[in-house]
Amino acid sequence: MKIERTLDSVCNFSDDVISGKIKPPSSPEGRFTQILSVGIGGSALGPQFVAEALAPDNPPLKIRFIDNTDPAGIDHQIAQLGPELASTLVIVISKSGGTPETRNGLLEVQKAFREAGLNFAKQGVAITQENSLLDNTARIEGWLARFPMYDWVGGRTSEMSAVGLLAAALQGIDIREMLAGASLMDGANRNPELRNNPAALLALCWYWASDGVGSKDMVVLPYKDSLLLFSRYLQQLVMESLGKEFDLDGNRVNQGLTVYGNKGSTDQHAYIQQLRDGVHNFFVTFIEVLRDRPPGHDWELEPGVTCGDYLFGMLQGTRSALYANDRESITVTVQEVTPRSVGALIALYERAVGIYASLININAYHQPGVEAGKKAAGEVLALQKRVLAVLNEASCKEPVEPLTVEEVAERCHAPEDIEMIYKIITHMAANDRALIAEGSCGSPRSIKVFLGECNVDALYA
Ligand SMILES: O=P(O)(O)OC[C@H]1O[C@H](O)[C@H](O)[C@@H](O)[C@@H]1O
Repeated sequence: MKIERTLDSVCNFSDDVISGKIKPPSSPEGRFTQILSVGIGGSALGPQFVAEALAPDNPPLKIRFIDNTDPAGIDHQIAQLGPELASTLVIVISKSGGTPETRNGLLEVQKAFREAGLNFAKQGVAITQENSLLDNTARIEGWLARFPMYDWVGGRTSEMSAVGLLAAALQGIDIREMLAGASLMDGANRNPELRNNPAALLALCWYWASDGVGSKDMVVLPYKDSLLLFSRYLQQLVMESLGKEFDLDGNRVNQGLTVYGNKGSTDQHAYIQQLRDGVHNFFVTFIEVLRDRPPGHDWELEPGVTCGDYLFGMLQGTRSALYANDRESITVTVQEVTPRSVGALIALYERAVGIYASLININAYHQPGVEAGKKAAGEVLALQKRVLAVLNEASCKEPVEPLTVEEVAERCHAPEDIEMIYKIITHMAANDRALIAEGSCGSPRSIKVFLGECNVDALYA
């Protein structure tokens, strides 16, 4: 029920946006023309892959992404939108609703809206779990729409939820076809007979190729430009799911499967030399697409040979050349790149990951390692606040007292963190938030640092 209701509301909302029934308040165009999707990890990779794979040449709304807390990257996206910010639908996606990168992206975009004199709430959409920080913010600020994400849907398997479907529908992609493809694949993967169960076969191939311990890397090579981001999408799906320290019985296993790749035949002119002749630490997955281009557009650029025949020849040739040198490969063949086949591909790999995880007895659906990195990042920012307080105190003296890195570390009572303190100081200096009085950032012992301005309020905070 909930799923159907969400799907209907995604379809109705996107129909209304595309038809102009729902419109931005102050755009001369009178309708939304752009999507700015703010999210990271599972809240970005699926929508990015699907946009690249399936968006038509002239979509009703074009899409851009903010998937990082890189200020220059964010500025670039906003600058590229230019005056079209007024007709941009901002979709903020976060299952937890509290991911710092996504929150920062939102705050930066809201600032850009304020500076352009636009009302963000009338152009903002949230996709998140009910009652998350993001959900509450969107509700209190009265955003244009909110769509739910359910607890039982993991971020990296959320492409077929509102997370992936809303942006896809707004780009004019037939999302019911994507779901139909996923559903067909789901049906096929319920077959208890192994040889007729595609996901089980795929998982067994991975097991066989990597000795069940990830001893070989998975190189994913779609021979189709529109599938370029499939390997990046799979990188999260596979590595975040399977890269685990402990198995389900608590044994230390350090499992995983490394995924990389871009596309063929492009990569044949890059690293495939090593795959053919170098260290044998991988297996390849070719994604073969039979239909070269839409009907009626083909022509022979040499007698009897089309451009697509070359692509076909490159795939088959590479496959044979690798095989001749004992390099294993899997080939996944689809008829053409359509919403249905892309839905099926996503469902295939989601299920293969689940089956492989049970073969190696690990939990595919948590990510404790990511949490460790986030915690450490929080500690760095807390240390930075202490560094700032120490520098401020010294910079408020008359005369100003420039400090060495060692002195800062001592006054922070963190001599063991001296390397991190040096990193913090160089970062602040590069961004004009600290001034180097003496020495150069390249040689840590030489520098003496102070703040350009004394913040008297902070002294007594
Ligand atoms: O959707 P969110 O809650 O913002 O999470 C975004 C991403 O960040 C986390 O750190 C996880 O490692 C990912 O699996 C997740 O997709």
